[in-house]
Amino acid sequence: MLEELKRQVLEANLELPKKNLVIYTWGNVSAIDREQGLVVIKPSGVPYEELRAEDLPVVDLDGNKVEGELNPSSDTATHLVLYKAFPEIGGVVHTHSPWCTKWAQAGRGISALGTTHADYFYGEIPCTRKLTPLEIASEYEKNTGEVIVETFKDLNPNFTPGVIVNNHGPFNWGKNPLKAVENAVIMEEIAKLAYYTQSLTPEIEPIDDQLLDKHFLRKHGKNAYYGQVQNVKN
Ligand SMILES: O=C(CO)[C@@H](O)[C@H](O)COP(=O)(O)O
Repeated sequence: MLEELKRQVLEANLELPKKNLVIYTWGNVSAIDREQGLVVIKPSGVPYEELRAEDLPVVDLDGNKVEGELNPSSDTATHLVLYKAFPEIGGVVHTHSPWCTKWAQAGRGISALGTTHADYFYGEIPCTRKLTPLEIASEYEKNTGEVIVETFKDLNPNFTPGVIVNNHGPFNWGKNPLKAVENAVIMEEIAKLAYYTQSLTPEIEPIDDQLLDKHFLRKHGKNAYYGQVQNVKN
């Protein structure tokens, strides 16, 4: 079942240690088949070097396992909330990458301070509110997804393909699992740049809206023109 999607999910998961976003088993990537309403996701607690495409669990959008021996990622419920709320995404990634996790532990979003940020994220990368004790005690992973969706009530997830989850770490998404990982790699670099920029100039202001528009909109959306336009992806 879903052999090609499993191959893509394996490849995307293996990118995480290669790009220094994870150590040990600290992260997971999934992808969705929208027609069938099925999600392929990394199994929980399995080291990356032991992953095999044929072992990847398949779950439905209610979280029921429909194929595979191994337990799906402990973050599965968060991924499922995101697939249901953001209909255009095809892949989700969660890591504890060190620069984004610093912002998460500080409970801070990442302002758009320069064109490196603006090339990929249309404005601030938001940080969620903290979960309440009740939200942590009951359906924690589902509530993590819900608080992300709440944070995006006035934001376009295709133009801001990632979030900092307060006290926790980053989640990213994209049109497919490799694109989601690419967004995670870029967000990690942006988190590092922003940390040093704000250390140099603590009162720094975000870049002008005009510069933000110029850099983001030439690469994304219906009027994109950067590079070989047909290859530009959100
Ligand atoms: O946040 C956590 C654990 O606190 C997870 O993101 C793990 O880092 C990965 O969990 P599995 O996907 O292996 O269940």
